Amino acid sequence: QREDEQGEKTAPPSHQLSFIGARCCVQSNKRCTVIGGSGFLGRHLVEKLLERGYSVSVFDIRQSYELPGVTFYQGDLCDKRTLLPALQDVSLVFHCASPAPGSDNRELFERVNILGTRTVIEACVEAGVQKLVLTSSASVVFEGTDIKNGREDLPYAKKPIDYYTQTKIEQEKLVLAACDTEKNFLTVAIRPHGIFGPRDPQLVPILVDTARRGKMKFIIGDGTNLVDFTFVENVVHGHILAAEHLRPSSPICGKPYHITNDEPVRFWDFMSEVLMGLGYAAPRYHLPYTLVYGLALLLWLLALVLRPLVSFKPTFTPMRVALAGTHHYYSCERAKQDMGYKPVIGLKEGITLTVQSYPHLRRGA
Ligand SMILES: NC(=O)c1ccc[n+]([C@@H]2O[C@H](COP(=O)([O-])OP(=O)(O)OC[C@H]3O[C@@H](n4cnc5c(N)ncnc54)[C@H](O)[C@@H]3O)[C@@H](O)[C@H]2O)c1
Ligand SMILES: CC(C)CCC[C@@H](C)[C@H]1CC[C@H]2C3=C(CC[C@]12C)[C@@]1(C)CC[C@H](O)[C@@H](C(=O)O)[C@@H]1CC3
Repeated sequence: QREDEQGEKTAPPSHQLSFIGARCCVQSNKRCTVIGGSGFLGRHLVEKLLERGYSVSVFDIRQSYELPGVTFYQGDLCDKRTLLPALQDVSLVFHCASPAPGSDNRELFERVNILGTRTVIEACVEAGVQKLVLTSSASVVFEGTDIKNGREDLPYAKKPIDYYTQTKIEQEKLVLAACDTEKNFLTVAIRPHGIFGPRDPQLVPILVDTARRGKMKFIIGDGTNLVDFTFVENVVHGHILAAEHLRPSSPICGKPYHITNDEPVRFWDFMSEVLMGLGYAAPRYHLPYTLVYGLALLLWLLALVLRPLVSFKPTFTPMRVALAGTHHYYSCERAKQDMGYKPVIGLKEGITLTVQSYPHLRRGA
């Protein structure tokens, strides 16, 4: 392999041109694979990459859609043999696969987020991939207490609030530690927070489901806590900027970056706006935070003890209550400085686009 003017390895001339669907002449450094590309964020990322002239492959345990020009590889990322073919002749990999945060399955989180990420790194190195962009989470520093304008130098949570967070911390550490400029394997981690937008499978659907069951009448705490919610297109923008700034001399190598809408909003104002936009009533009655958190903890313990006999999933988990009743917003100054990040869609517009995209979740639909 040769090096281009940015110090990036380029594939031999026979690989420099490729015909993908109707597009042609895709440079080898614009060939990428999105691991987790069937998911909410992954699919938005795939669509934007195609728009920007990248040639895209998707590796995922499931195939949720078809798109002209996208090659799908189906498999478990923990299995290197199935993963390797999806990384051939690719210079850039985005890793945004993870089990759903709502699951309480410790074994699954450890296997996919920790062992699986180790496998992803090994496979990338083996296949000669030069850049790995990880989707981490701002929650890696969240312990259930207030974070106001948190910067990336906050320590990782010592007492992660759930298995999802615990394994996202280990995953991020693995990816950042693997950054090796000597070997020209460069890594970076993007830490989004509260992603929302069209096709989101959790935030809006869970909110609407809770409202339909008559449980969205209460505000947890005094309702003034500020939070970041990030429109999916801004998260995608942050990922692509990171990939395009990742070069051996760049300050972003081996570092984490918060990517948010940079518009902290009251948690309950955001929830109310989405609910009212879809025709539901906004929550009105206040409940003390400590009471609701205590109850959620009790329910979680009960669910754990009774698991062998009955299985039930409480709506108000300790994690959700903590997120609903505390401040958690983050500074994206570092992303602005190092890669010129600026949100492309404002919060208000993001909420409108999101609400419009869920006609089937409207009240009475
Ligand atoms: N949604 C949010 O608010 C949010 C916020 C911060 C960070 N993140 C991170 O963003 C990433 C994407 O999240 P999302 O909301 O799009 O989730 P998602 O569930 O929609 O997508 C995850 C994808 O990973 C795939 N996957 C899971 N296990 C796999 C395995 N073993 N092998 C291959 N593929 C597998 C799933 O099939 C799915 O398509 C995750 O890493 C998540 O931790 C999400
Ligand atoms: C039942 C109500 C009290 C709340 C209903 C809405 C919640 C389902 C969402 C509100 C904030 C969301 C959120 C996540 C999941 C869905 C909510 C709890 C994450 C935990 C998903 C995983 C991400 O990595 C977290 C992040 O750091 O961005 C999310 C934080 C916000």
